[in-house]
Amino acid sequence: MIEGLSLQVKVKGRPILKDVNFKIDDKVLVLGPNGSGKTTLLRVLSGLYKYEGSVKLNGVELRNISDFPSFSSNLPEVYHIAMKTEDLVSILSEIKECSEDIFSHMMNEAGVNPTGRNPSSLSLGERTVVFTALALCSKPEIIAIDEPFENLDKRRKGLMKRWLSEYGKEGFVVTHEMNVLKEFGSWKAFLMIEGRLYGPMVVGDFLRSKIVEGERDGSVVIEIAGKLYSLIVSNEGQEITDWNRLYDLV
Ligand SMILES: Nc1ncnc2c1ncn2[C@@H]1O[C@H](COP(=O)(O)OP(=O)(O)OP(=O)(O)O)[C@@H](O)[C@H]1O
Repeated sequence: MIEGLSLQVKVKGRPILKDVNFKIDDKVLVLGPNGSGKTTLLRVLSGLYKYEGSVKLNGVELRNISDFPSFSSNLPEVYHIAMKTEDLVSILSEIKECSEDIFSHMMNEAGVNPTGRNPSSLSLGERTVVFTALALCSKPEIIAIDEPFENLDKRRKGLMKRWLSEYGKEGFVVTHEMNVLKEFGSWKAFLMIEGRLYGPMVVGDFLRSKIVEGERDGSVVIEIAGKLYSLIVSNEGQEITDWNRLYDLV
């Protein structure tokens, strides 16, 4: 169980997450435009940012946890503990039971050979594959995965979808890629907009939704630039085809 209550984060004095609340016990997507705070939420869960309010992993306040081996993230900043990928796998196999066999099987499936390479020296798509496999090779219970489809071709996007379905019992998967959403129709998604988290709503319902002005009963109501909008299943309103065009729609 992952719970956030009145979670607030300031970076260099600027509020980035504002009164964020959630309670999840399965895997959910986090969607939203650039700069809305999605990665910040994952950084908080990874213990990289201080926060106000509360975040609990399995009932224990995150700021009181020094080691949580069943949590994994693919954020690159978590993997500055070694230069070469095989050394990272070896360290992870000691500290959180990453299986070297699972990692090399994942590399074979993805057709990526990172041996002898620092993940940061890989191509952008290879890097996405390697950091996400590093996060998942320990079969974590809780995952915090950032943009796992970024720079991947169609085959590897399909493979990534399978990995994300197979690994991790609960957690957040951040993506801004609308074209993969139909593959996650039965998952739930939160929306992050201007540092506020909305939802969750079922991805399939979200894909059928349009955005209209004002507050509508029974819908997810979001605030954009100080005005309220609702997500409703309807013929009226604007279809959201690209999160980064949200501000063009309203
Ligand atoms: N270390 C930092 N210093 C200054 N500003 C920061 C820092 N980290 C994050 N921010 C700011 O916080 C806001 C939220 O950033 P975040 O990376 O969480 O957004 P995001 O929703 O993941 O965006 P994207 O989809 O573009 O990755 C942005 O305006 C970003 O510039």
